Amino acid sequence: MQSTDKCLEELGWNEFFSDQVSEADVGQCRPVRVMAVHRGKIAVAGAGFESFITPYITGAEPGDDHPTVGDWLLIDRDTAAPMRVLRRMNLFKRRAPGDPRKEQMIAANVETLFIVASCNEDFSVARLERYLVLAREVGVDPVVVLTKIDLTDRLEDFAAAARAIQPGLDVETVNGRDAESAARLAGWCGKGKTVALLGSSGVGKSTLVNTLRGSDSIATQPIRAGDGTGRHTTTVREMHRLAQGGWLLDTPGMRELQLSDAAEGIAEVFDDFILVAQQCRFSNCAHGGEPGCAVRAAIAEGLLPLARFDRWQKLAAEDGIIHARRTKRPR
Ligand SMILES: Nc1nc2c(ncn2[C@@H]2O[C@H](COP(=O)(O)OP(=O)(O)OP(=O)(O)O)[C@@H](O)[C@H]2O)c(=O)[nH]1
Ligand SMILES: [Zn+2]
Repeated sequence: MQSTDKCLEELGWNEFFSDQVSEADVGQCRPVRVMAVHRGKIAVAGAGFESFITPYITGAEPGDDHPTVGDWLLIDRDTAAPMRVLRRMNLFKRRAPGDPRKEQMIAANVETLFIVASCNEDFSVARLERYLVLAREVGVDPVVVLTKIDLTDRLEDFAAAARAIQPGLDVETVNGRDAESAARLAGWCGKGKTVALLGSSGVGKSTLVNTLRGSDSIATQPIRAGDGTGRHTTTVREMHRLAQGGWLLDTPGMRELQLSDAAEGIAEVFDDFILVAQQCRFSNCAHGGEPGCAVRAAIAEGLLPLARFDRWQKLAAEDGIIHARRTKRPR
């Protein structure tokens, strides 16, 4: 199928999706994007088409994909019944609360992940690294967005700490309440582009969303005095239209995202350590004081930072524990 339909392109349609649609499909189905998920219903939009439809695909097996926010879906032209979820560019998911073996889908087909952190006592390199691992694992381009620059006189320190995490990492600094300042992010928010936000409570995600949308439709709450954190103010699960023509996915589930099976993401974000570890005498070196450990040697020589080593080990251990828990069979 040709990917020239303007209306679809504005919704994020591109060759990755059009390549999956045959001429026969086009005769019977229309592609639509899942704009919102409600209980038992999804809101979809296509070329000159908007509707609330059932999310259930007739004849789907239990293990089959079912639609989540951001998905592209083929629906029957006549009945609007969902026929098939198109293969995703990427998918955010999390372990289901209460059952670590089950997964819940959060959002699909995101081009850019804004990893939001504020320039105050809440700023944490460990947390940024964790979100970065997640971005690498999911396969979405990360941009670190540092907010509240109007409240600090140490902006360069915060920015330098973020940039030091990975060479080439995009780091932008904004006052989320100011449209001119937030315009730095416009490049990622253009027509048909989909972005998502990740960041802890109170860092200014909703504020940023409102500014980028050019409206004030998500309620923001004043920060709690004293502890530098805010309360959750976002409750809907949907795509928001941005003033620049892009789409923003801001769902509550994104906030509880945790690492799972993230070995590859960890290896990417900590590739400086992975590279040196290849020189360790033992291929399964745990870098805990074994003879011939290149990682320990590099730390001792001041070539690798000990604090970053500790964060790497902690993330790897956590991922290992989660992985073990997930793969353990129920008795
Ligand atoms: N001065 C200043 N205040 C900001 C900035 N960004 C956000 N705030 C304020 O910080 C508080 C928290 O912002 P929110 O946008 O609600 O934070 P959030 O990340 O969406 O929080 P949750 O919904 O709890 O996840 C609000 O009072 C905002 O007005 C900024 O860049 N500068
Ligand atoms: Zn070692």
